[in-house]
Amino acid sequence: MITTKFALLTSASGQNVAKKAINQLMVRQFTYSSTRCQQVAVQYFETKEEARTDAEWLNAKSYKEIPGPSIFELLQTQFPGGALYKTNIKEMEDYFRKRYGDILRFKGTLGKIDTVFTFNPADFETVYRNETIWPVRLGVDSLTYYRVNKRPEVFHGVTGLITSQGRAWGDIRNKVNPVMMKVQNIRQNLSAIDGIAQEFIKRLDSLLDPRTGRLSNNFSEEIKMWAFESVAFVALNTRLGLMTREKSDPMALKLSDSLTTFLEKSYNYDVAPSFWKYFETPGFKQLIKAYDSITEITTHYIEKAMEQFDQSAEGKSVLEKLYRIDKNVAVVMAMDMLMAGMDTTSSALISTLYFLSKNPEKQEELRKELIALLPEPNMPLTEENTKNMPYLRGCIKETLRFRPIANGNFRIAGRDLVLSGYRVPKGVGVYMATMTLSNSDAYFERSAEFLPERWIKSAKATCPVSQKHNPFVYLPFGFGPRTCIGKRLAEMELETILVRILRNYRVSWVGEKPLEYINNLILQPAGEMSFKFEKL
Ligand code: HEM
Repeated sequence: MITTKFALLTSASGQNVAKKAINQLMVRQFTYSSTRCQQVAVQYFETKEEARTDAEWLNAKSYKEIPGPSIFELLQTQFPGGALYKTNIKEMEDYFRKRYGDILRFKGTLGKIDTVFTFNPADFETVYRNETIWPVRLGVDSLTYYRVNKRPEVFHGVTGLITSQGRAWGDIRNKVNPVMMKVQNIRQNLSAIDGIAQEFIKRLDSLLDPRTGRLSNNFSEEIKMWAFESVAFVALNTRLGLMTREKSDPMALKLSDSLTTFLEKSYNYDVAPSFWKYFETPGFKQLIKAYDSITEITTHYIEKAMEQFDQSAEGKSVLEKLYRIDKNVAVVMAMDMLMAGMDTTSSALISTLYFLSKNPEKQEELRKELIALLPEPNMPLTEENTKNMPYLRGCIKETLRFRPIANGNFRIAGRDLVLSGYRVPKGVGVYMATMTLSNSDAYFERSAEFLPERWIKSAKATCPVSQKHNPFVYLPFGFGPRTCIGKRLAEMELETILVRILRNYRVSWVGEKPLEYINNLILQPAGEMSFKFEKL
């Protein structure tokens, strides 16, 4: 019965039914969303503060005055025939910014809280500076639901960094920080990560057509497998063998497929308005199936890895160190690393190669640095020789300015805030649209040009643009206590693979069209990968 209703909503002939359903939902929503933000505040922020009576708060315009679409307008744009049907976050940002300006409010729909979108970096600073010790970033409700409601026997109430909030999140993060944020713990994996990068080069050599320099396989799939192999080595203390695909474990391939399904489907259920909180749709069931397979396969690998743990008190690998601190945290963290660490790093790598291909003079400048670093291309990467790579780091930073992994970041206001002159009560969601600003001349001079020099202190005298920028406009790994836990690993992986690729090949872009992106939960390169590789 419920499934039939949903089918009607999505068919063209069901438009009237859809309108009726939207109206019914709106009545429900108005009552729901008015109390929901307060409930969220109570749920996540334990501290109670006095009501603000300062001049800034008293003089600000009221929350209700923030412009924005009605629930009806929002839902109408998202359903078949609507202006934003099957579009992405960036298109949604642009569409509503054009209509309502640099701050706008979305009333909570279909089980979501109110969210304010802001394009003002002064607001970003206010949000981050007031985020309390347990910043709340919602986003993957479906995963929380899965871990809490569907598989409590696996997760034992420890739902992981991506999904948990408040004190529960703080408890996990306190255990994971000393392991994952300590440079030494991550850098000890350098030679293994470099080994994977060298295997990737061998695989690339074997897949390239020497006449055309083109790849017979899907390049983004190859890069994904590199990223997966690298993050899995740290998360599971296991080599999955994906660089020699034909010999790799079928379970590993199934795991990577399930991770891709998670990223593809999660946008529909966790970002776009969806009915899953009222009934499980067939697509939602597929997402749950993907979560099941991620859970089963990761657990299998962890159990295998445990057999190899040595008896030393501290433990050697990241997994072992976490396991000795807290078994449940180690299990869920391994899953979170895989879920957050495959497509992010692979997307950043493809984007960096693309910008270096489109800017051959920058690529040559980088190669000079790499040749000085590794006079022979097969020399190993070490702690010592990877210390000084300013141009490479500038190229990665500049890529993440152009094409960060996400369009923006999200927090729930941890206190009553004044944003762009409006009162925003504690408990309201705030989305900070950073990518639009980091691609604007108002915040980065000559923003449409790929200029790694803007990040290199020693290039100050010769750098064509000012190196000063508002730090809140450029935050590719987030900010504060909730910042990306995989930052150090991602940087090491990216640096290593870029050294190996660019020390071995000259890379160019032979496509007529620029690199395309799909923009769902994260921003991912898509479509034809028109790279050409010439062996040096
Ligand atoms: C270029 C690669 C990457 C980028 C640009 C990136 C970016 C981000 C951003 C923007 C956030 C949100 C931070 C915030 O809310 O302030 C985040 C969170 C997170 N990232 Fe990454 N990430 C990358 C790679 C990785 C990798 C390799 C891992 C796995 C080890 C990882 C694991 C996580 C986790 C678990 C969180 C949630 C942290 C928490 O809520 O406490 N990320 N990442």
